[in-house]
Amino acid sequence: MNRSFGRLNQSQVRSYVRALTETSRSCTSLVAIQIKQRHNSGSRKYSSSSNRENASKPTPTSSPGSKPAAKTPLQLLAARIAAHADALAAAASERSHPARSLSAKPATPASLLPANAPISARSEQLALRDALAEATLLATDASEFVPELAVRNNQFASVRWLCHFDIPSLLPLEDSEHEAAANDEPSIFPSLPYSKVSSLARVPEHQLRSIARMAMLAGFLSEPAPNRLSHSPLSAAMVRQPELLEWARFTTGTSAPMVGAMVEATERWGDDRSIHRTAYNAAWKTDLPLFAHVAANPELQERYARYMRVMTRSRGMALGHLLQGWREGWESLARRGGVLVDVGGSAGHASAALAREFPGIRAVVQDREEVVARAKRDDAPRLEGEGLKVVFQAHDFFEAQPERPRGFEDEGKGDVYFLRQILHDWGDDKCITILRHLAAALERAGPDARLVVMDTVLPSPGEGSRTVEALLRVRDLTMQQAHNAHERSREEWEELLAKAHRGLVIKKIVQPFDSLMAVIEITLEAR
Ligand SMILES: C[S@@+](CC[C@H](N)C(=O)[O-])C[C@H]1O[C@@H](n2cnc3c(N)ncnc32)[C@H](O)[C@@H]1O
Repeated sequence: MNRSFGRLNQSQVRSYVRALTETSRSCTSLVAIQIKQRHNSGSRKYSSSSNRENASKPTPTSSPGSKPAAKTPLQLLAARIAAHADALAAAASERSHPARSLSAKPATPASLLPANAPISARSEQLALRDALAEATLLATDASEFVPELAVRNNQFASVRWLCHFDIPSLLPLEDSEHEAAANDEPSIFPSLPYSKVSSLARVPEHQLRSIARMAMLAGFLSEPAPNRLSHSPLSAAMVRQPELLEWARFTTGTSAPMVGAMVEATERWGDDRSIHRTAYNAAWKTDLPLFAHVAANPELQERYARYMRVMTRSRGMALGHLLQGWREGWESLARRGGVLVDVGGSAGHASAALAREFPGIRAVVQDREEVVARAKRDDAPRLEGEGLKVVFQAHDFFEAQPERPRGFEDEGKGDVYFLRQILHDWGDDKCITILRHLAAALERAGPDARLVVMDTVLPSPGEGSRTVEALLRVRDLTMQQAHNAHERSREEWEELLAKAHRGLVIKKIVQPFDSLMAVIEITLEAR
C-alpha cells in the first residue's frame, strides 16, 4: 500500500480507493447488464469483454503538485480483483454461505458461492477468475512461461497417478470417534502417515510422497503435519461428489493420450480429414473411427458411458440449459401436438427431460442400431413407467428420415428435429448430408416446424470471458483430436446451413449463462 500510493496522503488514498472500487463496480454491473441484454437478445457474449479491454488502458489520476500518474494495468486489475472479491463476499454472506479458506478445514465449503446464488453473483465470480488470469499473465515473466507449463504438466500427471491408485478414497474424511478424541485439532481433516497410505494403495512410498506434494500445490490433498497425508477441501469435495473423481480419471487417463498425440497425427496424415486419421487414432494405434473403436472395446465403452453420464450432470452441460434456453419453443411444441425427433439422441435423456418438463411433448429418439437396442432394454421400460411418451427408433442420420413409429405417424403439426452434440462430431461434408435430410423432413412438417441445434458457438478470439473461451477451445480441440471435426463460430454455423440448403436460416441463438452450448433455432424458409 505505502509503495503504490507513495505520493498521496491518507485521505487521498481513501478517496482514490473508493473511486477505483466504484469504477470497477460499475464496470462489473455493466457486465451483468450486458449479460442480461445479450442473454435476452439471444447473443452469446456474456462476460467481461469490457474488462478485458479496460485492463490494458491505464487511467490517469492526479496527485498534488505532480503530473497525473498513470496506474499500471496490473494495479488497475488488482483494484478490480479487490472489488470483485468484496462483491462476492457480500453475495455469499447475504445467503449465510461461509467464506472459503485454503486450510484443510472440513468446514470450508466446496464452492465460493452457494448453489442458489443468482446469475449476477456467478457472473461476478467469472469476472474475478478472468481478472485473476490476466493478473497472472501480467505478473509472470517470459522466462517463467516454460517452467510454468512444466508445473502444470506435472500437476496434471500427478492428479492422474493419485486418482488411478485411488489415493483420495483411501484417506479418511472424518475422524472415527476414537481418533477424534485423541486429535488435537479436530477441525483439520484426519491424516495418515505416508507409509500407511502407500501400503494400503500398494504403491512405493517415496513416489507417493513426491507426487502428492506436487498435487498439493494445485490444492489437491494436504500435508497438515510432517509426513502425514490428508485431504484438502478440494480432494474431499471430489470424494464426496464421486462424479468429479470420475471426471478427473477420464480427463487425465482416458483422453490424455489423444491430447498428447496431435503432433503425431499431423506428422502422419497432414490435412487428411478422414474420421480415422485423428490424434485418437495415433494415440490408440487403431484404424477405426472413435465411435467404432469404443463400440468394439467393452472396457472403453464403459469408461465413455460413465464419462457421458458425468458430463450430462455437470454445470456446463446440464439439461436445464436446454429446458430454459428455448422454453417458449418447447411449450409451443407441446401445445400444438407436434413430435420431437431427437436425432442421435442416445439413451433419450434429453427427450425424457423435455417430456417431463413439458407434459404433452411426444418424442422419437433415433440412434444407431446397437444404441437403440440397449436403450430399449435399459431405459424404455422406466420411461414408459413414468408415463412419458418417448420411443426409440434405429436410424442412421446419413439416410433420409424413416417412417415414424406407430402412434407418431402424423406429420404437418410443426415437428421439432433436434440435434444435440451431433454436428460438432462431423466435418462439413458429413454435416451437409445430415442437414439436407432434415431440411426435407422440415419441408413436410409444416411452417411451424423447427430444427433445434444444441452445440457450442465459438467466440472470436478475445471476444468474451477468457475463462469461458478456454473451456470452449478445449471442446474445439477435442473434436479435432477425436473426429477431425470442430466447433463452429456463428459465421461458420451460418455458412454450413447455407451450404446445406438455402432456406435453412438461423432465427435465434440463445447462450444460457454457464452453458458450454448454445440453443440454435433454425427455420426452413421458402427460397
Ligand atoms: C455425442 S453423442 C450425443 C448424444 C445426445 N444427443 C446428447 O446430447 O447427449 C453422439 C450420438 O450420435 C450417435 N450416432 C453416431 N453416429 C450415428 C449415426 N450414423 N446415426 C445415428 N446416430 C449416430 C451416437 O451413437 C451418439 O449417441
